[in-house]
Amino acid sequence: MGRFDNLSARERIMVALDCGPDEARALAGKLEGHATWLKVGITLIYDGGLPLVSELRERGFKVFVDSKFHDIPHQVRGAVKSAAHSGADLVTVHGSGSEAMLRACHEGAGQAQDEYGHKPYVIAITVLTSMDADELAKVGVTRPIPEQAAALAKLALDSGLDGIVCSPREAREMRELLGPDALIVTPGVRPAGAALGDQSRVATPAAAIEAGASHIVVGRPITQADDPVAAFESIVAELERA
Ligand SMILES: O=C(O)c1cc(=O)[nH]c(=O)n1[C@@H]1O[C@H](COP(=O)(O)O)[C@@H](O)[C@H]1O
Repeated sequence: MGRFDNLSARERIMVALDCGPDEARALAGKLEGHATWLKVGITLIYDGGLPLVSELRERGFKVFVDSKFHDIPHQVRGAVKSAAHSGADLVTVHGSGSEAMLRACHEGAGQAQDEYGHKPYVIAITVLTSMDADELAKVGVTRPIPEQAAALAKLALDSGLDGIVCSPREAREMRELLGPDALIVTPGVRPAGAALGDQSRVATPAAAIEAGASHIVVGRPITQADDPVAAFESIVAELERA
């Protein structure tokens, strides 16, 4: 039995608030009482959205700070600690940034626990869900995407991280590789018939969870819907039916 096996459907959905702070607050207001996790990413953070991290936590949400750190070990160690101080429950780092960098992120989370009594999950991005094999080759990685994702996932867990971000298409292999307790977070999730936008390696919410994801990230299909709560609830219903 893995540590995320008993989550309810609504605890598995992370809603990406990729917008400005006013819109993010309005969406959070609508999703209160429905969603568990909200994701604060770089569009929101660099538009004055950092205070929302503690604000959303105070309103009872769990906050995924999608920081996507990728820097020298000294910097990321401090950055993870700082994000924890801001109230992040989960932060991301690029898995390709080296073993030393991943270990430093793990250390930063430990230091946050010691100093602030709050330790966020730290998870590593493997291969962005917007990328296909051609895009990956252009940045010098010619092995197949599943192999690259598996190598980075193993490095992340061996460096002390809590889990990974990958496409739902790789989730089954990742679950087999990483075992029952790893956080496996899959963006690139689209309800049947929804627009793909810039996503490339996608699956439906139910298929992602069935393949082994512990959580799914959904942005535009919820946030740009005429009725975001109805869109959220229809994904909950889809997961509960599966
Ligand atoms: O780290 C992420 O959350 C992430 C990793 C990845 O490989 N692909 C990816 O789309 N994301 C994030 O997941 C969200 C997807 O949003 P939508 O495509 O609107 O559902 C965005 O906030 C992305 O930043």
